[in-house]
Amino acid sequence: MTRAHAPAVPPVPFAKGHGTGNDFVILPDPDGALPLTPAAVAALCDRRFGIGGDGLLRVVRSAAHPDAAGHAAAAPWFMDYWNADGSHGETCGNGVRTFVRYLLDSGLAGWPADGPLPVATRAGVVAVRADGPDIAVDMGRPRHLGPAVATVPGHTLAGTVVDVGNPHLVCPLPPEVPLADLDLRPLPGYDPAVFPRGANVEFLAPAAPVPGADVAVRMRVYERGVGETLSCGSGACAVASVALAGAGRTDGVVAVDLPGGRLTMTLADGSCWMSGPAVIVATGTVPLPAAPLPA
Ligand SMILES: N[C@@H](CCC[C@H](N)C(=O)O)C(=O)O
Repeated sequence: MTRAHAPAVPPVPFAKGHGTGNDFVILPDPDGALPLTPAAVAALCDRRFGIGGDGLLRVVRSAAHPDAAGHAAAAPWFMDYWNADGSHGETCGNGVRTFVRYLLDSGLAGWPADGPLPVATRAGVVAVRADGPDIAVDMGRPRHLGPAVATVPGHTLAGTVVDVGNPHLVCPLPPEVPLADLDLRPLPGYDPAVFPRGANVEFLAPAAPVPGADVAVRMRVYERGVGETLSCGSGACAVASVALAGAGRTDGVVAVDLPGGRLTMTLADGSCWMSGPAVIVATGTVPLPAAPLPA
């Protein structure tokens, strides 16, 4: 069956980038003029029929977007983040780092001489800085909100509810459950009363010691609105915070190894700085998919 579509608007510029394999379609739209819809986002993020991505980052001036206009004085640029299914997430750690790489590469922004670069998100303004060749973002101190349980095929796992601006459920694995064996194809089960807006669900296991890190862990994640991804920055903040708590600490450096690479987390002084690579891999133009016409 074919679906009727309104005519697509003329091709628009895009870029494709990723942070530790968490990949994004990037749409520059400084004036907030693109008629972006959930259906268009899902079509662009489709890995077979679109460009493909875990999410989409619209690059828009804060002053030009109703969700960020209040931040315009503090942060000129707004990361309008969308999950691959067309839903919004409040924030995205790898997304912010990739967003800033795009701002730098495209010349839309440079590093301020006097401090970090502020970026507006739906969870507030975050500070971003260079870390050698990498990009680091302060996601703010994760808040632990109590215990909860996740279910995956064959396992019921105890965890901690963590707020990083977006919702997370972090489950340290018991020694008899190998991280690699978890089946993360279906959505993990959790109590919808605890997570009325859904949850990103992380699983962590110890890793071999890493020089310079107080704690080292491995993690996998099932992201809300996406599925299993190779990396999740806000999830790595939540995991680092829970891993430190498990070691009897609140502050320290945590090496988090994800399927897409390593993120280095530094928790101190009310901050959670997350550092790692962020790259732009392609640019081009794409017709913006139009919304299907009503049946
Ligand atoms: N991959 C992101 C998180 C993206 C948002 C998440 N799926 C949600 O819905 O909260 C990250 O790097 O933080």
